[in-house]
Amino acid sequence: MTIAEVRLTPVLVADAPLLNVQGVHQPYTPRLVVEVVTEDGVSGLGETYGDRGYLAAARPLARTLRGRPVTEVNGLAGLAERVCGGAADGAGGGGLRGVRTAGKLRLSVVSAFEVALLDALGRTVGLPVHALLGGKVRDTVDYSAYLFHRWAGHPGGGPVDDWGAALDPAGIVAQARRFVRDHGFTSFKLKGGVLPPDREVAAVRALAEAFPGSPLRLDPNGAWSVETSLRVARELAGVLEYLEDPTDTTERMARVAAATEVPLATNMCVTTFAEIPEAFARRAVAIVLCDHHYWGGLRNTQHLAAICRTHGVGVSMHSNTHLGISLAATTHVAATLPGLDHSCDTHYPWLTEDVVTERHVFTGGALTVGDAPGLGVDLDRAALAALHRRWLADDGTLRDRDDAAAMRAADPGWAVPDLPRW
Ligand SMILES: O=C([O-])C(=O)C[C@H](O)[C@@H](O)C(=O)[O-]
Ligand SMILES: [Mg+2]
Repeated sequence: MTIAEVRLTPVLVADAPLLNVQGVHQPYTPRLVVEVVTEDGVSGLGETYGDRGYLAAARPLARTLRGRPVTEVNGLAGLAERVCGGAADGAGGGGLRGVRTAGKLRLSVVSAFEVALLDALGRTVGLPVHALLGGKVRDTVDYSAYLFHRWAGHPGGGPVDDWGAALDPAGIVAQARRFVRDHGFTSFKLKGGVLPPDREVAAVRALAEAFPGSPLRLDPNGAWSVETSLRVARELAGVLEYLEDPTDTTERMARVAAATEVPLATNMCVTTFAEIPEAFARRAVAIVLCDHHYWGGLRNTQHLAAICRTHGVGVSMHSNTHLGISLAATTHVAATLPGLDHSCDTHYPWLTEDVVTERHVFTGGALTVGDAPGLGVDLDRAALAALHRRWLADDGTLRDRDDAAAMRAADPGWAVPDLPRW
């Protein structure tokens, strides 16, 4: 069970022209695949954000792990603190990922190594990752359809898909119907912050009409003022399951939360343990959307869930563009959380490329929690090599996710809007 080798493979993955408050998704998005190989030849897989800062922090950690046992999961964060350096830059993603600290960047790297160690350990002892985390409490994990306003194609060229544009309520409902047809989703999240709030309210109303009784969320990534957030909350009261990051600081979220019955969720103002005390004391959020990358892995996700339970705060899962390795990891940890009352986010259905040999398949909007050893996914080495070649061939333009830069291909004067935008 000794680690003989750690392989880091940065990749660029085709993405769709999805719009958000910052701009538009780049045609290709960076991810980092981590593979830990033991002296017995067992491989474990992990995955995290791939922007340059994560890669720079991952390299020394990978070197340090050689010769250590795969069971040293609890020591990873301390090791990373010693060897990864204290840089917070190169984290990519603009303002979409909440606070940007060196510690959070490090934990995002640690998460990939933690998952890879658990995968290798599970494969060695013949147990699924959820069993290593204490065992599953459900056999399936529900996911929600992640709807976006979008263009038909990337403004500067890039991969083409057959979704077409969705820039009004009818387009969003059509997109949702395709998600239901292809994956069976029964709840829907609309990415907001793109169009003036009234038009996004209209899209949510159209969804409510098309899918009566289905849980609906709206997430403008902090684009609105307190007043706008409260107006939207009034207009969509009784329609929304929750409103996600309507405004952009704990202080403003607390003011909104105090004046509406609509529950507020976040993956922006609570993304680290350090942000919990103030946010929970001020009752700023009712649901924390965990992203196991930000929080430092699957065991920290369980710790977060326990803290949320203690404070009567709900928990669910956030997603950024990710591959099948991270989707497997999310599914394993989600299966172990007793209080998971909301379906998890995933960008996965938008992806046309993956590095695992078999794509995940949603049935009724859910994934089955596998019992195969480890994560239960295998690396498609040819696919990984092809996506890595794309990363090598890039001149550096796409190696950090920058939705505002991608937007400038359509609108040369575009800058990330000052928040609140509306
Ligand atoms: O729930 C969220 O805030 C996200 O998923 C953040 C993402 O970066 C999303 O806005 C996106 O990919 O455009
Ligand atoms: Mg969000």
